[in-house]
This record gives sequence, C-alpha cells and structure tokens, in this order.
Amino acid sequence: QGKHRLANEIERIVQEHLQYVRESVSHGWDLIHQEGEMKVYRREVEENGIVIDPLKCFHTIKGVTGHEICRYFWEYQYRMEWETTLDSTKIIEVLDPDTVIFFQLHKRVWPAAQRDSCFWSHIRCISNSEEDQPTWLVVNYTTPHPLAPIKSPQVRLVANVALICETIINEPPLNPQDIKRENLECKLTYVALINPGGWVPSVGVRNVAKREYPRFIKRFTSYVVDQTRDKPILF
Ligand SMILES: O=S(=O)(CCO)c1ccc(-c2ccc(C3CCCC3)c([C@@H]3C[C@@H]3c3ccccn3)c2)cc1
Repeated sequence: QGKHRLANEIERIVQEHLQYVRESVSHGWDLIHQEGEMKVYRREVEENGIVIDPLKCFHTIKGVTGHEICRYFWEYQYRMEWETTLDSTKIIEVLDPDTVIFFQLHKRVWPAAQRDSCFWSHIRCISNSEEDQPTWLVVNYTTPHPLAPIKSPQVRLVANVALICETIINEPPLNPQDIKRENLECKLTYVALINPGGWVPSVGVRNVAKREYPRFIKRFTSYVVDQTRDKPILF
C-alpha cells in the first residue's frame, strides 16, 4: 500500500496527539462540566482576539470497545445520525482504507457566519504490547482541498480533533470467546483544538462550547451504545 501525499503530516499529528493526551489537566485547565463518568476541561486561549480554547474530555462508557467508539466516529455513513453541529457532510477524497478527506457544512450559530470545514480523518489501531487491548484513535485535521473551495459567506473552521480510546475488560472470563458486553469499558479522551476561523463573539463561542461539547459527547457515546447493544463485539 503506497504512501499518499499526506502520510507524513498524518504521522506527525498522530504522534503529537499521543503525547498531548497524556498531559495532565491539573494546571491551567478549568473543569467546565462533570456528569457521571464524563469530565470536560478547557483552557482559555485567544489568538488575535479569537477564542481558540483547547478542550479535553475524559469519559468512560460501559458496554462498548474503543474500536467500536472510533469506528462510529470515523465512518461517514453514521455521522448525520449523531453529529449535532452539521448541516451536511461528504467525502471528497479517499487516501487509503483508513484515511479520507471530508467537507462539512456546520449549522449556523447566530450571530456568527456559517462555518464549513475540510479535514483529513484518519483511524488507527495502536497495539501496545504490555496492555491486553490496543488503543484506537481517530484524528480530524484541517487540510486545504481543491474540491472544498473557501466561498464567502461561509467561514472555514480550523480544527485539530482527536478521539483516543482504551478498552478495559473487567473480570475477564477464562475463555476470551466468553467476553460479554457487561465486561467491557471504553476509556475515551476527546481533544478539540478549534479555531472558528474568523470573528465570533468570544463570550458566544465560550458559552456555545461549554453547552455543546458535553451534549455532543453524550449524544455520540449513547448513539454507539444503542447501535452496538445487540451486535457482536468488535475488538
Ligand atoms: O469532533 S469533530 O471533529 C466531528 C466531526 O464533525 C467536530 C466537533 C465540533 C466542531 C465545531 C464546529 C463549529 C463550532 C462553532 C464555531 C463557531 C460557530 C460554530 C464549534 C464550536 C466549539 C463549539 C461547539 C462544540 C461542540 C458542538 C457544537 N459547537 C465546533 C467541529 C468538528
């Protein structure tokens, strides 16, 4: 399988996220939402007066694997069923079986102009020898593309998002074939570095983010639990 034009950038960004995910949130991060197993943290950062607050969300979901969570996040055909920010999404290029480029129109958040986004989206399994279950991740990273021209009045979102998942098997049965969904737990870390790409009222974006990210993660993870409930486990 030949390397495509974005292979090196993807490698670099994936490695950056694998470092960043381990950074602790004890200094400089505010806990902005806590609900059950979900904890949402944010740092307040502005660049030229534009809010680009990094967001980090930790969540534990029972009954699913990290592969299932990443699969439903990456696969484009499910996206409109759980993604609350979108008016439309489409794949504009397939780079390899684990890497696509998609173009998205996001719902307008008044009074800001409508946002669109063009990301490469890459899914990967990282098998760490010591743990019994691998880590799965998805990275969405803004990239320019001839089929996604920037057309006013839409404003191009600049985003660097990662979903990194570990799978825990509680009280593993002697025979792995006997693992049930009640033995499964997925430990998820979601990181979003989003630059709205142009003027939005900073209070507005902070309030939207504070309200919408927890809703977004909750809705996505519940969707995966519902979709996988009666299906064979995807490790
Ligand atoms: O996880 S993903 O990669 C899933 C692939 O689609 C992703 C998630 C969220 C966004 C996103 C898009 C627009 C906006 C705002 C910016 C100004 C006006 C709209 C926001 C701001 C942060 C706030 C926000 C957060 C969550 C949900 C909705 N709103 C976020 C983009 C990508």
